[in-house]
Amino acid sequence: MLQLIVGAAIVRDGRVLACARAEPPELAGRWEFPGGKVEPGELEVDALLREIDEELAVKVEVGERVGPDVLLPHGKAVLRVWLASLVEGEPQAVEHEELRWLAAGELDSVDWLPADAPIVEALRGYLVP
Ligand SMILES: Nc1nc2c([nH]c(=O)n2[C@H]2C[C@H](O)[C@@H](COP(=O)(O)OP(=O)(O)OP(=O)(O)O)O2)c(=O)[nH]1
Repeated sequence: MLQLIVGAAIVRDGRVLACARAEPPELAGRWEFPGGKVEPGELEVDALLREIDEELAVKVEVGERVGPDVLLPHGKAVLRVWLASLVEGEPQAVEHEELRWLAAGELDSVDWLPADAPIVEALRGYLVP
């Protein structure tokens, strides 16, 4: 069975929130969309809201899907990302090394996890230049 990893592309004022992983060591410093694994019996969007609360201490409203489902390099999980907007709180790096708000022209300034590339491309049109 494929594990589903859900992520949120949180956009505010035309910039997306990118998060640098703090762990594990082999992924530390690589950038991602906040989110994580859907637990057994959990609905996808519920998992996303839970992970966002745990990782950033904020509440978001989940919008449309962005980008394709991406099979992770090890072939055992799929990454699925939604657009989201903040409804409560200011994101805190509870579990991440660093947070940054990126405009379209800044997307390439961080080292995204490889699986994120097609999703990052699909996001460009939603962001300010
Ligand atoms: N959250 C997130 N994970 C990503 C992205 N791109 C990507 O390849 N991944 C990978 C990294 C990890 O191998 C996996 C997510 O696992 P995770 O460790 O964040 O999941 P989790 O929060 O549920 O953590 P755990 O319970 O396993 O500790 O997906 C992304 O944009 N966001």
